[in-house]
Amino acid sequence: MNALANIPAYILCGGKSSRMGRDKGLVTLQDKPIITNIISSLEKITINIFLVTDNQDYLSLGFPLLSDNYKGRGPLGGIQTALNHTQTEKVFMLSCDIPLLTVDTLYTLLKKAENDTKISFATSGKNWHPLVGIYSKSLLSAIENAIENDRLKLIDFIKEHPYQEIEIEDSKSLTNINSPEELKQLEQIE
Ligand SMILES: Nc1nc2c(ncn2[C@@H]2O[C@H](COP(=O)(O)OP(=O)(O)OP(=O)(O)O)[C@@H](O)[C@H]2O)c(=O)[nH]1
Repeated sequence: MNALANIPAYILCGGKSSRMGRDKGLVTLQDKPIITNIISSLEKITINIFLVTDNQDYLSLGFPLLSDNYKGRGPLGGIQTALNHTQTEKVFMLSCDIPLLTVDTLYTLLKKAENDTKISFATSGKNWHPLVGIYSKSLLSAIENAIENDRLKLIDFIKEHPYQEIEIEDSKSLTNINSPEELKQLEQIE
């Protein structure tokens, strides 16, 4: 069966949000938590959506929460939790701070992801968006090894494995929001 059929999606919602000062996925844009737009796009593709976080405030969104197996280890820790949980060969891996994500971007990833590549992710020119991507469960032990050896930089991890960049024409859909200033700018545009 195609590894991308019935693909589940995991949204990473943990971390410190130190630049935002409060939990990033739950800050609001046009009166809605920014994560809700990501979920709306994902729902057109899959019914299996999981939020990887210890923050119980996300329960109100109505999706299962997964607690990190390795605490405080950054995005790689969240990815480990997702890959350990899934029964499928591939998963969508997304950050919670990309409020303009469109279903077209998700379809482009699905259409172009190569079966034998372990990490396929969105790019816009030279900018990498590794947390708008499709990851293979077969990375699990390498991720655990990296975490246990304190090699926590996701970009460094990716460069050590077969990866595929997928150029997304609609770069706006990859906009990510890390601070109140960036949120304010977006409010003015939207
Ligand atoms: N589950 C999980 N998700 C994480 C963790 N650290 C970061 N994330 C998520 O990974 C994505 C990218 O996070 P970053 O922006 O690099 O880091 P951050 O800690 O959220 O924010 P800063 O403190 O401002 O750097 C976001 O969706 C975060 O919610 C973690 O330890 N566990």
